[in-house]
Amino acid sequence: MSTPRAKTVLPTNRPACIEPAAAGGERRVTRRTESFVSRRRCHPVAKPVFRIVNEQPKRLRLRGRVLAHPCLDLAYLRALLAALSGVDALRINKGAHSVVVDYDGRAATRTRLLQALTNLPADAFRPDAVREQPPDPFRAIATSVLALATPLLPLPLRLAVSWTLAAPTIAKGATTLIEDGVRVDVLDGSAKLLSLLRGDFFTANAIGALLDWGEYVEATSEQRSNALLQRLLTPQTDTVWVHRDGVETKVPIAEVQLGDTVACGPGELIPVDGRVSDGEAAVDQASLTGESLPVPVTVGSPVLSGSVIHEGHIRIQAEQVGAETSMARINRFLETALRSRSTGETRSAKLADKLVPLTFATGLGVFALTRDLARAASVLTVDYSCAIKLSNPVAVRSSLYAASRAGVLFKGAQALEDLDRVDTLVLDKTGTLTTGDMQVADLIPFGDLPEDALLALAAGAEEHYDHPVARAVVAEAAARALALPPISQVDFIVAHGVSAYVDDARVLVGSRHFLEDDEGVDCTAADAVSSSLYGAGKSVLFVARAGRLVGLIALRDRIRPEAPAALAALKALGVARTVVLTGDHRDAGRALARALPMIDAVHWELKPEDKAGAIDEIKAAGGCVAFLGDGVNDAPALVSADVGISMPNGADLAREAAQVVLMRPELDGLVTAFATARRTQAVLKRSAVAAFGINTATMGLAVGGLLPPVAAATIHNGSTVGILGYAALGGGRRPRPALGPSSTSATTPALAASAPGDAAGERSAAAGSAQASVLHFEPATAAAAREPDDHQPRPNAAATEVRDADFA
Ligand SMILES: Nc1ncnc2c1ncn2[C@@H]1O[C@H](COP(=O)(O)OP(=O)(O)OP(=O)(O)O)[C@@H](O)[C@H]1O
Ligand SMILES: [Zn+2]
Repeated sequence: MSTPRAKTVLPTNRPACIEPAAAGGERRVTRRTESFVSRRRCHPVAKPVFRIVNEQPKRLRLRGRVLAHPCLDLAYLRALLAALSGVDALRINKGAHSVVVDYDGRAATRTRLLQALTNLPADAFRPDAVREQPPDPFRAIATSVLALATPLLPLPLRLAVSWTLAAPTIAKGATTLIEDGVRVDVLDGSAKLLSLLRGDFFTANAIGALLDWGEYVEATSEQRSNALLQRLLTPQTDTVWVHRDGVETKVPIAEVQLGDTVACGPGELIPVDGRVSDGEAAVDQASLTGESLPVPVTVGSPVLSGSVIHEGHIRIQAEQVGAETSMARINRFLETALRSRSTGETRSAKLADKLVPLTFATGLGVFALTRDLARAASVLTVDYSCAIKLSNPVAVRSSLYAASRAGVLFKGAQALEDLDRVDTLVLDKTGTLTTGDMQVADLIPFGDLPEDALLALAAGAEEHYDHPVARAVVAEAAARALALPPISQVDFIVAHGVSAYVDDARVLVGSRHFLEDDEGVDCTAADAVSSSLYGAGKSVLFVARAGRLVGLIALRDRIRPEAPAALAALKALGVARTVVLTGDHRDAGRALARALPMIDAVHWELKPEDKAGAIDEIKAAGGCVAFLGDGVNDAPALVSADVGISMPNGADLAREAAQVVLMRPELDGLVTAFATARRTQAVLKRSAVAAFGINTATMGLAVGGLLPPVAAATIHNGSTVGILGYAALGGGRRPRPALGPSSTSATTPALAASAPGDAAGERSAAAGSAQASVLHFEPATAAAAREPDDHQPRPNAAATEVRDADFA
């Protein structure tokens, strides 16, 4: 913790037009020092004690004194708990030291919840988060009072006060002129100087006061970003595999110690900084270095926490562990999010900069022609850049903040801007449109294998795989208290399944395509039973031992209850097409399409590269694509899409590849993300139009000699503050997912419940296309491209028609 966190909130490109005077600068430094000092006085409670005071099947009420700890960042705690999968809602009452959690009632969730509470990360305790004072309007008020009092002061005092107040601005303007050329400081300095030279002290002081108010508004918006910092991103990995005394054990990340050996496999986030001690892998370091190609590592290579294993397995000797590395990651995310400027922002800032010399030249020209100092001063008070340059980051940050409060993290301004252009939403199925919380529905052994033995075999192979399918199988085995067989040489084949050795026999668990086409296992014996399972909307795993099919495992998944309403809301937000890409079987894809008529197209049995390819096709046809996925195999698609969005319980790689991260699995977050992006761009557009309009009008009046300098300055600064306020409020309005009443009345469509009576007919209809078939796919047309400001529901007749033809 060598760097005080407050560092990250200092804006990188402090807008020149309201550069704080020397005093303001000093105040900032003091604030930083204070927070640093108090941080050191804050003692985090690493293992707080919680007592369960009330327990119901799906609700826990706990009491813990730590909740009243003065440094505890409640927002962080809330985010931490809300990010646990299975947690539905929570209420923290600081005064009563109590927290009430509604969850899914599963024992695993309960355990994770208790673990999270009793192992609070050091990050949860942040003195600066709590103590930071709101910006102080004192200076602005004082200079305003002085400005208003100016005419009343006796002349010598008036002179002294006015020149003292103006000196820093004038000096700053002069330095800027010499060092950087004509910038906004130069306008401010010369407007003040001209007013003083004319003996118009009131105007000079009024301009100063207006500038101070501008600074106050900016500091307020800065503080909002600070609050944003506290909330963003909660730890993503809570447990890691540690290799000790020849065995791998899963331990909470907080228990990893220096010198421990950590084992990581595909899709996993490397939790420590260290060196590879065993194995080989391709490591994705995009989030650290910006390098998008995976880097190969082998024994002896250094690896950094925050990188993600793309392929392969490695063991890492930990050299840096704990809060330091994870904090570094969090800080990095925050800094990128808040400092990154979008291309649009850069463009308008450049334009605004170009207008400054123009204003300056106009002022000089007016003076040369009219010899009227007042007129020239009026012109110089007008500058376009303030409102435009400031309203942009203010609106964006407020939006990022508001969105994060609603559980949506944007990786920065560019993500907001890009998402606003999106007209086609592509989703995968498992874990996004469905809960991904799969359950084993049926065990169908072939031959003499008992059900439990079939399950144990599969669970043994799946044990270390973080995939919804694997979790379901392992959980069922655990529920039946089965002993898993010892396995060796485990191989995870993304989008296919698992292969492992049990007692010298090779066991395969996975899709039919994997066993039949890739591994040559004859699966025809399963034809009848598998098609009835698919017909019932279930997913089917095939299990083989020693080259022979030994059984099927049917899995049940549920469509998210809010899915129909969310898809409808997205249509209303201008998402013209919704396309589903799934790795699952054709019939599973079709069952989904029937259950969710809002879906325009479904592609099935896709491998990860195919998903990326399908997205490229849509893009090539002129569509602007957002992809929502979870899971490691979605990374290529996330990268291919114009905007990648990942679910909170997705594999780590998916998160790293995404520009938007949903902190809660509900699809409301997706609606929030789109609504935020649309609204932010609309706010930006209106702010820019207002700034150009008002300033141009003021400039015209000033040139015509119709506005005295103080009036020009008031209009200019007043409108700037007004536009900033609009940007802050408009951008920061808490997004409210526009899910209509249908979201509450909609029953949760179980995939199984939507089993069609005409399944056989459907299958024969698509019998021609064997693999990677496409149910219906029509590239987004150019006509679907939308104006960024057009938020009207878009009639989607063509797609609906084709859909009807396909699905009826
Ligand atoms: N760990 C695994 N164990 C067994 N089978 C697996 C495993 N991983 C993938 N499969 C099989 O491969 C298929 C495709 O997997 P993939 O992960 O691409 O799809 P998915 O994530 O289940 O579906 P979607 O892409 O719609 O989210 C699965 O339907 C399953 O049959
Ligand atoms: Zn294959």
